[in-house]
Amino acid sequence: MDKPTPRPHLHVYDDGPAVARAFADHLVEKLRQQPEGPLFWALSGGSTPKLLFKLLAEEYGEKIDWSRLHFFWGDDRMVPYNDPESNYGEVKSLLFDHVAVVEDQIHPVPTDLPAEEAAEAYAATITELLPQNSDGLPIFDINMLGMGGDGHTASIFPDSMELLTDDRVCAVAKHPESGQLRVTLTGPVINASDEVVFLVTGGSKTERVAQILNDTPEGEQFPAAHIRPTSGNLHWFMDRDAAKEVK
Ligand SMILES: O=C(O)[C@H](O)[C@@H](O)[C@H](O)[C@H](O)COP(=O)(O)O
Repeated sequence: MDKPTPRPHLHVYDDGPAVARAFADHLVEKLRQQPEGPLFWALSGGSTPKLLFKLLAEEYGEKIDWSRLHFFWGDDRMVPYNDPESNYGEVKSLLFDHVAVVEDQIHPVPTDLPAEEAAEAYAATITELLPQNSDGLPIFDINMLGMGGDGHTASIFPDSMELLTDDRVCAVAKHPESGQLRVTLTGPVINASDEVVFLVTGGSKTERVAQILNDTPEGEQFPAAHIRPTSGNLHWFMDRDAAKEVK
């Protein structure tokens, strides 16, 4: 029989900047609790992470031992790194250019390759560098995620639910409206993370968040509802607007 899934830990703050600050403090605390060794962090795109990267650069340059952090992406768009759509490019300009990160520990999706090759190459990099669980899946220490208004997370969209059970580490995804190609971690890899943290803000997410976190049957059609790490360490950091209808 399956073990019952533990409830996610819900954290609600006033607004986006407060959510970003709470995550930054969470990261500091995590590094304090695990005082040695690398911390493998999967980053995401999205509006709240943008606030987070800026805040980290402005106020956490000295509070974090950057040499312990190894950076990966839960998903990225198949565009050059200097394109405004690049999740890596965004973190570079907002954060990496301003703090003492170790260049060799930054691992963006190789978006100069054709999409399928990029997904395979990225999976190989992750498999080589990360510790693995007993199922051979890589273990991220923190997997930071957003949720789109359509319930997608990373680049797993509602029209590609099969990526939630795909047995590869990474796969190619297509944005359902724009057709933009992306590389994304698959569901089993996200769920093998030691900790998953959603950052979700804004009134446009209220209904979706409630459907998912109130365990409604409709919630099940959204990829974000299927992120339930086996570690049980699932956190949703939200602002008041996003969390308004959570019971
Ligand atoms: O690159 C991406 O598109 C993301 O990684 C994506 O999954 C994002 O996190 C959500 O779309 C939420 O984005 P917002 O926080 O901007 O709503």
